[in-house]
Amino acid sequence: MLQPSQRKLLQSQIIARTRRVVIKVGSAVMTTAEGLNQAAIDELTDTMAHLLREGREVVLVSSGAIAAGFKKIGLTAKPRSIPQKQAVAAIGQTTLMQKYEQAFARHGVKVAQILLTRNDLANRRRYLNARNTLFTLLNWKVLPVINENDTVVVEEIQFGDNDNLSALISSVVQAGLLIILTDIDGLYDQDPRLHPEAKLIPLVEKIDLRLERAASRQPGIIGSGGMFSKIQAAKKAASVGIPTIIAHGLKPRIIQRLFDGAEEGTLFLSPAAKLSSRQYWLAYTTNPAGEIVVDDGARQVLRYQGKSLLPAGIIGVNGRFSAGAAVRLLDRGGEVIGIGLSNYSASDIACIKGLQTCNIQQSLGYKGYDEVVHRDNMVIFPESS
Ligand SMILES: Nc1ncnc2c1ncn2[C@@H]1O[C@H](COP(=O)(O)OP(=O)(O)O)[C@@H](O)[C@H]1O
Ligand SMILES: N[C@@H](CCC(=O)OP(=O)(O)O)C(=O)O
Repeated sequence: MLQPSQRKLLQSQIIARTRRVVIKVGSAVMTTAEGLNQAAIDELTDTMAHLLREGREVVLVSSGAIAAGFKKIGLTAKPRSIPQKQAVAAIGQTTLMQKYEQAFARHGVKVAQILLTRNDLANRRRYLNARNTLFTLLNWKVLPVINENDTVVVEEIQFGDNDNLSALISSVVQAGLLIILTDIDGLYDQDPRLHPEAKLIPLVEKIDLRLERAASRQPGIIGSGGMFSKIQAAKKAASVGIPTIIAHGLKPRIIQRLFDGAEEGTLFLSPAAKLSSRQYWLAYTTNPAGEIVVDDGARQVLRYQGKSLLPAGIIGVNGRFSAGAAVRLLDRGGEVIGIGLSNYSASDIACIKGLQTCNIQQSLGYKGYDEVVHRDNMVIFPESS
């Protein structure tokens, strides 16, 4: 097991190979009681411009639209109803971008706004399109500023919080590091609001259940996902080989100091074994439309032998979906073992489940594929610890 004393060296190696960084700034950093936090915006943009001058590329994922919007129209608290939240996000997003545009202009840096919903990235073609746009902007030395498209988003297509969105963006642009800035020093071993004796964890080698339990879902007054969504984001980034630092975004020159080697916040390492970006897309970006339940034998070969899913191993199908849809693969106990793209519709799977491959034709009157989910279109999750 790694000791916290090894952090300095590990961090310096990560920084040395990070040419491209994704920085996520939470509402808790971006806002004060009066509205957007101008001092924080100036400070953060100064240090991001410094990274650009060093030859690095920066992609910014910034919250703050809702907080800016409700304060701008004189509401005293974040609205609760969805239409009101969407309306204030529309009001606040322009202010947010205006502030970034002005702050980066002081350094001669141009910015571009990208607003995304989960659906934009769940479709592989749109995902690749978004990726091309991001790389074009980076080639042009324009700094992308990304936020969830709150104004049109509905629950089913919501990322829900910018932490998870920032992990996905890190995978899309193959960042060397994800930095999540919030209003607290990093991950504590317990929710520090309830346990004043809680201790900061400087280094995390692997996110386990104990850490997930430590991170509360309850955000601060203005935030959305709490520490829990930050841990989920770090876990997702790690699965694709990207380390994450969660740090205090209101500390002076925090970004620059992290790059200079300051041991601030919590560093989450990424294990050597990692998902390809296609597997990441399958695992975290698609919106599964249904479920296929597999028997114990299929569970074993999917999990440990890298095989495709054949009709013979299927014992059930839930939901209505067409061929090509993303589906969850469940074992008979209901545990999600993976996600894959189905070659057959739910109704066809109901007919061919349990059959030998040679009987597909007879059952359906046609035979498209031997496999219901091909290995190349599947990602299997590690067993829960
Ligand atoms: N184990 C924990 N360690 C650190 N912070 C925690 C923990 N559990 C809950 N939190 C809370 O999470 C908050 C940050 O989440 P959130 O309000 O969503 O911020 P942001 O707007 O930056 O996304 C902190 O203010 C802190 O009180
Ligand atoms: N998209 C929203 C922020 C959503 C969100 O994730 O907020 P936070 O948890 O503060 O990063 C906004 O711009 O207000």
